[in-house]
Amino acid sequence: MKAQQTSGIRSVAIVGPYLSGKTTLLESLLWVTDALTRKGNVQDKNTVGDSAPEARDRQMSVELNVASTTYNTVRFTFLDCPGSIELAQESLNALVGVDAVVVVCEPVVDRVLTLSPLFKYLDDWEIPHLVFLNKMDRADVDFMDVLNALKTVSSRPLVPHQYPIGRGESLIGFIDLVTEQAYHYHPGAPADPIPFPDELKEQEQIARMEMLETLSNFDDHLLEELLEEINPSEEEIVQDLKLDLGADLIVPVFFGVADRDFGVRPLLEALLREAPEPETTAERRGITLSASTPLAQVLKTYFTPQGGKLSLVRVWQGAIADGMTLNGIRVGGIYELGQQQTSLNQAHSGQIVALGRMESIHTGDTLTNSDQPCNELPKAEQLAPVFAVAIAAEKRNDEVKLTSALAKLLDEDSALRWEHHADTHEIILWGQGDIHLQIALDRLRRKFNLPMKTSKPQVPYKETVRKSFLSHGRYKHQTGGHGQFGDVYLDIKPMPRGEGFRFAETIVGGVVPKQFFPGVEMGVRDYLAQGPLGFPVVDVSVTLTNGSYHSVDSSEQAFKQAARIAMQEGMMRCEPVLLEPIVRITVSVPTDFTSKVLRIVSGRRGQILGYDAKANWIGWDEVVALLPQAEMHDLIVELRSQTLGVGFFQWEADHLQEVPDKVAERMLAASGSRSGSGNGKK
Ligand SMILES: Nc1nc2c(ncn2[C@@H]2O[C@H](COP(=O)(O)OP(=O)(O)OP(=O)(O)O)[C@@H](O)[C@H]2O)c(=O)[nH]1
Repeated sequence: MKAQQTSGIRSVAIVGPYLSGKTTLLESLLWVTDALTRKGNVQDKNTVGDSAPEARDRQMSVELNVASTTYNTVRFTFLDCPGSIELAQESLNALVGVDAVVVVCEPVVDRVLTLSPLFKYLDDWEIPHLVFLNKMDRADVDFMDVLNALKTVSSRPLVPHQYPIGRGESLIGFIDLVTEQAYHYHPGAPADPIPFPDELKEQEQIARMEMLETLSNFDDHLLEELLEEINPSEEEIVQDLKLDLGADLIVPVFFGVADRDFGVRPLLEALLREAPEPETTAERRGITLSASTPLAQVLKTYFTPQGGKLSLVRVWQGAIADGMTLNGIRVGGIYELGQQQTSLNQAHSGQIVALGRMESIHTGDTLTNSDQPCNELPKAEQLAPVFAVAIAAEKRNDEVKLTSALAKLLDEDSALRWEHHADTHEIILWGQGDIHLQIALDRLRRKFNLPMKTSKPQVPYKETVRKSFLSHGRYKHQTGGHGQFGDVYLDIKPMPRGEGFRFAETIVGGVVPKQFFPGVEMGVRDYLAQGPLGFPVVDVSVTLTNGSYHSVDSSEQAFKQAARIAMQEGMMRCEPVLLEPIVRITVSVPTDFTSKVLRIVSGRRGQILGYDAKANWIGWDEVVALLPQAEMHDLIVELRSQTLGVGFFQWEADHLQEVPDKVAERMLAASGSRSGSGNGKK
């Protein structure tokens, strides 16, 4: 590894669809800049990225990986983001803190749609980004066809920066569209300049013109030159590319074969010359660089295997020194993460570094040492959880450790949520999909020594009654000394949906003395916690209308028992029915998939409320529907499998609704044991 002087900083995120080659590209970027003595690859599990055991096991990135290298006196920090759609939150959190983004994708026309949500996010945040079409060795496609397909999913114009020489296995090099110099790739070495291949002149000219015309939309001088058929200078084109990329007006397109280092140096060269400097990025975010007050934002939180907390931050303004107090917490170490973890005394604006021991600080937080309250920097959008499992510690003794371990787990991964369900008493872990939750559970096991059992979460069914009934319950017990006596008439009545429970009494003449009313209500409430079908009872009113007592033997306890007996007898006569929670879902998909979504939702007993174009999403629809929660468990799995992985939904609890008789019969038959334990069967 060479020690090099640096005169500048750039932070670049590498993002893109699952397995498009991001970690391989990072390895190659490090390799060609001499930051590695030996190049690793994903199959051999020895890349700089994906070093976590959860990543090595799966041969996929499971969290943000950081690596730094120096190229031509500029210190580059690369953030390699996981590509799995279930881990998208990691990318969203990181993207808000970089100067530029390399979108790595495969040159497959049919799959460009998978980039649509990513481009949308980058454009909403106006984050400068360029495209690297990787695995060009695999695809026997026309470069311009891929480019045209990409245009359909980007609101910013795509600009070819290179033109390929050859295709697929026969790709041998490229033409730089700025200089019109042709190059021949060499494995493990920089590409060589070669004479221009005349047979490509026409296609190259079309691609170059496309680049120049797009740039001229933002530069009148260039437009004039083009109209007068003057060939613009290299400096002018590079200047425009830099200005327009920095302002997120254009998306330059590069290509290559990352695992053979093809096209990686030109990409680096472009990042060096055309990616915005940290000052430009900060200004565009409205941050005053002249101010010396330190200002930083947390992009990611890690817990080391030893349990230490590291907060990866982008320093936006001023300098952070070790030992400084930020947000009331003392910085316990500053580190450059990557191939090695290097301790630093200070970090300056533009750098991405990890701060130690920022215990109560979370991903997305804005940090400062100012006494004045500072404006929070905007945080990345939080994805709504869409998939859940119920978890329980394998070893009972571990239950006490679980809450604090879950807090750390959620600190590391802001897309996770957990809850202790009040009805089912299960601990539910929510996330973005099965793989996401499996990774989280692996971490619980490995980092916190907490092996967990999992199951499908129970649906929090409720029950109610269809009919009214006046029920009588008498409790009489003689055990030597004092006896027990209580006697009640309870009028059980259905109430409208959502009314819950109401207890009343209409006792006249003191036939049940006042002091026993609480006992009656307690008996009723106790019973309703688990009705005849085995679930909590709601939307009923119970009125104590009559009864009798014994001056010596009656007690609150005896009336409680009498009320339970009356409820047990009465509820069965009131036609109990199951109620299921209904959620309101909003599904978002590209319009091509709308009809599929309608089918999926209907097939899951959903009721479509309507669909329309999704606001501010060109070419996307939004379907709104009511869906039984029981049908939501694996909805995201089916939705993704039917929509190239891009469909997503949000949901909220809406109301309870009677389960259709046929479904209820099936359900109760399947869970016979549960209903068997209900009050009705006792
Ligand atoms: N043929 C070919 N294969 C490649 C190329 N680049 C990467 N690969 C292979 O593609 C697979 C995925 O590569 P990764 O680098 O792990 O992809 P990734 O995008 O980091 O994966 P995730 O972060 O999990 O989404 C590996 O088997 C690589 O060896 C390439 O240019 N050509």
